[in-house]
Amino acid sequence: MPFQRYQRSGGRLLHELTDRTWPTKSLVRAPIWASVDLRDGNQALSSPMDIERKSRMFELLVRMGFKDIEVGYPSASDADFSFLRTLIEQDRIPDDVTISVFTPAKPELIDRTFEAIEGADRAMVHLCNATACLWREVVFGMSADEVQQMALRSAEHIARRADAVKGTELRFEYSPETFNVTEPEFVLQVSNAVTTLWDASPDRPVTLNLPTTVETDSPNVFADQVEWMHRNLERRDAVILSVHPHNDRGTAVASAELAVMAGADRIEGTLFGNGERTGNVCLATLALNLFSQGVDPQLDFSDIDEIRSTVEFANQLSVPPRHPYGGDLVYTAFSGTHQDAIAKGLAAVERQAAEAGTSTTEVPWDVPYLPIDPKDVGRTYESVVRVNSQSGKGGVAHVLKSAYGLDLPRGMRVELARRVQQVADGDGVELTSRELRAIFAQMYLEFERPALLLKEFRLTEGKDTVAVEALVVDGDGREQRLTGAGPDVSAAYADALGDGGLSVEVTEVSGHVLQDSLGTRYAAYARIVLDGEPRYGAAITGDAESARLGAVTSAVNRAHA
Ligand SMILES: CC(=O)SCCNC(=O)CCNC(=O)[C@H](O)C(C)(C)COP(=O)(O)OP(=O)(O)OC[C@H]1O[C@@H](n2cnc3c(N)ncnc32)[C@H](O)[C@@H]1OP(=O)(O)O
Ligand SMILES: CC(C)C(=O)C(=O)O
Ligand SMILES: [Mg+2]
Repeated sequence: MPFQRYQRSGGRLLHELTDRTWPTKSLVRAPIWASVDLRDGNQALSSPMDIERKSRMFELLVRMGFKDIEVGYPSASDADFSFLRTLIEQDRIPDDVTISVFTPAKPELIDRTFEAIEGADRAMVHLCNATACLWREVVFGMSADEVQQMALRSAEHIARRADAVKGTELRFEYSPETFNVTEPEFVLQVSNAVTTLWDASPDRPVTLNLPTTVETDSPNVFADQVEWMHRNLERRDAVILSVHPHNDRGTAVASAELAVMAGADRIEGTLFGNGERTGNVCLATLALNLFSQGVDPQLDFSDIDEIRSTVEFANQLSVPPRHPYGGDLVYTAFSGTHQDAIAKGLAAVERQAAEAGTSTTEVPWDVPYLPIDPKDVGRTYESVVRVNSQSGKGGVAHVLKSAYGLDLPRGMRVELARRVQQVADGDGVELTSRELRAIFAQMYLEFERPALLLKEFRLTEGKDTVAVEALVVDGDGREQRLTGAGPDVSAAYADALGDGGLSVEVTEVSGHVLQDSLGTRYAAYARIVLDGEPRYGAAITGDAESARLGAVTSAVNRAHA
């Protein structure tokens, strides 16, 4: 690999800013969120959004609670211009939302931008030009001073146009594009010059947006750059300090989080991180990271699947299955030990809620391997644990319990999981809850040629004992009437089976009510020792007694299966 072709970038402040404060800060409140899905996200699509796709995205952003929405680059295309006109003319911008429109530093494009926002109640005009040396020399063919003059001429043009606008509350944003690779003193000088020209004041602040247009350095370097700007900016109280991370190194989320610790007030990004190359920073990840730490994210992600499907429709790009918080597989555990831990954690939360006499949403969330409760973003528990050849008893038991209400005893879980693993290994695929239920039924409920069939029984309750009279049929179709007695029904039945020549000891019986599509039934599970060998059996019937006897019968049949 020709690594010598590449040079270190940025990072100068890393050696100079020795008294940085951001490492000791933490995130305690949500920043101002600004969505750039409709501009930066849109400009990165092979098929940019039409009006229908833009509308669906805009309405979603409004519903989620975004107050700051960049709706497009209206001087660049008719689609962006028309969309903006539609929003304004159809009065579709809520009173608490400010739309923002992007313009490069070109007078004719600035004029067209002002035409586009005519009649809006509020709008932010966003001016941008690159400031870094490579762009100055290669893209513009200008000196640093000429680039600063280009920014100032455009800022002045915008201020002049704004003075002539009636009835629209106007705000300004300036982005020194390529901020992260620009000499700090130069970018500070241009930023101060623009905010001064726009006369930024605390009651009419200017948004200064610092992009990592192409992310080049580790997030600590960006944090130093932001802290240095935060400390050295003139009119800091009249500036909303914003950041706009891209994800070229895959660290946009970390860059944004550290930037807020370093003094940024606002973050520009997109839902699920669509954007040029590797994307803009993902606002869903940032907001839900805060949520998972007990901080109000100020955005509504309670139906993340609906958000995702609208974003996928608008962008015509799919969200990968492992994408934080929103991917298909992010609340799913396949591996046995994770499934076991999740099932135990969920049960502990339920127990804690029951003990406190409250609902599970009222007790702290503390479940191994799940940073947030999937239900809080509209996902279900059923999708949490899925079973394949990597799964163990915990996962199998969890799926049968959550999907079918079957609460198997531990030993039976082990036996069933062994069989499930054989099937999963053989097929090499994931098993659905239906398939698991079918394996359970094949093992314990359905016997093609049962060695023992309990046809009828009658119980007589004594003071300390129960007596049973049972009509059973053996594997050859022979009927036998047996009697027995014991401290409970299953012991009495074992005693009766002994009467018929079967030496059965019942060592464990459990059961529970089962509510399913067939109504209220009873499930029972039994462990017996037959001819010195332990066996498990189960039965599901209309009442507790027949289920318990059925479970013992099933265990006998397992011995002959
Ligand atoms: C980092 C960002 O995301 S910035 C936003 C980028 N977004 C987009 O580019 C999407 C929409 N863009 C477009 O539709 C087109 O590029 C247009 C309509 C804006 C301009 O098209 P054209 O006039 O054909 O120019 P083209 O895109 O080929 O080249 C860009 C020109 O603008 C200049 N330029 C680039 N950025 C800026 C800027 N911020 N301000 C002023 N001029 C700029 C370039 O130097 C180049 O100038 P040149 O023609 O003198 O060499
Ligand atoms: C326009 C600016 C903010 C931008 O999108 C970038 O630099 O990435
Ligand atoms: Mg960008």
